[in-house]
Amino acid sequence: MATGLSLRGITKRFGSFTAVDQVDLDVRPGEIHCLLGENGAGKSTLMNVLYGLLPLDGGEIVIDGTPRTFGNPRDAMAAGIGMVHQHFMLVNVFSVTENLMLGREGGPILDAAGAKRRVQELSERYGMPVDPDALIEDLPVGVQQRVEILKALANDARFLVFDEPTAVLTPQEIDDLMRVMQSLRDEGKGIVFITHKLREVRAIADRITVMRRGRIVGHAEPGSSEADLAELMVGRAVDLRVDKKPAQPTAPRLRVRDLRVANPAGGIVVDGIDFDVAGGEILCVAGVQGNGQSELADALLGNMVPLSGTIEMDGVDISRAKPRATIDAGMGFVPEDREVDGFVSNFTIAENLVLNRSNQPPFAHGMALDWGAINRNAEERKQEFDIRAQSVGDHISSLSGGNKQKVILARELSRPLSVLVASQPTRGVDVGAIEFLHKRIVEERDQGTAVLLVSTELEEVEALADRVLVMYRGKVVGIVGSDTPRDVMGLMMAGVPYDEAVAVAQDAPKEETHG
Ligand SMILES: Nc1ncnc2c1ncn2[C@@H]1O[C@H](COP(=O)(O)OP(=O)(O)OP(=O)(O)O)[C@@H](O)[C@H]1O
Repeated sequence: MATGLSLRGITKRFGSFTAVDQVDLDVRPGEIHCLLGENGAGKSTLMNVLYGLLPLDGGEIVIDGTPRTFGNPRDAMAAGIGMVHQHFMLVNVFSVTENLMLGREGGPILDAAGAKRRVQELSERYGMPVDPDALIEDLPVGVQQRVEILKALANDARFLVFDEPTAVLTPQEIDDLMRVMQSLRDEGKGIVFITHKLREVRAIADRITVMRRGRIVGHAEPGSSEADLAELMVGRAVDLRVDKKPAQPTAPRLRVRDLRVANPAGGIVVDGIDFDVAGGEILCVAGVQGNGQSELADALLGNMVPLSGTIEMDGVDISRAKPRATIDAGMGFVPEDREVDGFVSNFTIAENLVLNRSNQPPFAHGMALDWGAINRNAEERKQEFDIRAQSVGDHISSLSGGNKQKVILARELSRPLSVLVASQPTRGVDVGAIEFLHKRIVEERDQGTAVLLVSTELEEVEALADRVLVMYRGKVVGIVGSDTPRDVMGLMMAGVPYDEAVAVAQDAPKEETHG
């Protein structure tokens, strides 16, 4: 009897739209099977069918030669399938152990001591250190993800689906996760790994399957180059590096002086920061996540009120302005967490595309909305940004993750701006869309906008930055050129000042780092 998981002829429709069209996919025990594909290709839908989250319209799921039907995730878990979601399904105010007790497919575990031992045993076995008594809300994202993995393992999952698990992780956390995935594979688990980061695919894949528009379009050899993988994904050659001329900076358009911001618990998270961003330049804020970058962006928009210091946009003090006022004054804003701050999920795509201008002509005249203008704008943006949607009248919640991100960028880049503040602008978007979005951000710069870009992706920083501001524990470690070597940048991200970092890097043996 064949062991393993087979998806045969899986079809999934939403209304008249076929999101997954007769897909065959095998997952063998002891392999990492990478599933690639452009935004909206149907990867998550296929996996949601496998995990019992969506009913299938055709085809079958076969485990160890036996066809199975899953009405819900509990059925899938009972059959040995686990899924690690990008937005974790954990209860924040519960401890690690309590979350594991809740997550049992056979009903809750009632023996707390036994559950705690199980956490310790699994976390040791797979090299995933976790404090069983810690509350989820106190844990960094990477550790919360470990808890999700432990939950699946506690259910004796034999097949594990990781749907874009690295999108929200720091480079160090990504390295840790890769090691965990490899040890799970070596223990005989079958893994499906969805990612848009081709370097990760090259590092870890045993097999690679590529989807496009709901179908499997091919398989690639594990050693394939990033360029070949990109071409197979989007169906054309992709420029993995944006071609950009040197910046022509004008006068500063964003001026920040001695800015201090506290988090809700009162801790100082931005600690006396000074910088300028000129019109016509891209200043990238680099740093390990959690060093004050998010709060800096929120304070610039007006989402957080600074304790002290000033923020000026085109000479006007906006330090205490509300978001609506900074947006109206010409700030474009791409939030770090699109699901929380990026859009209104029960609004349509068309409505979300004008959220920042819904009270202004041509979209509103007085109190009346002009639906003709709103819909025309939506059709144009859909075309221009290649937003894969059936209709601009659909709720934005029906879009795939990468297409939601494209809606936000399309909205923010479609009006004259003084300043663009963009956090992780290409999170979750495919390589083809990254090529386009990077070009658009550079065009925005070349039109004279001051661009502040927060990114934890060193490759993105290298591709886009004219200057790089490195943040560590709420302070500026230094502002350096974008040609600064990666190892020097890495040391600065750990708080080492530039001169010292250069001296240390010169003495250290060279090593490849994850971007
Ligand atoms: N609940 C839904 N209702 C209508 N359409 C949907 C629904 N869920 C997904 N779709 C559509 O199905 C298609 C496939 O989406 P899916 O999320 O599977 O793509 P994906 O390959 O995972 O993309 P990404 O890389 O952007 O995450 C998309 O066109 C999406 O708009």
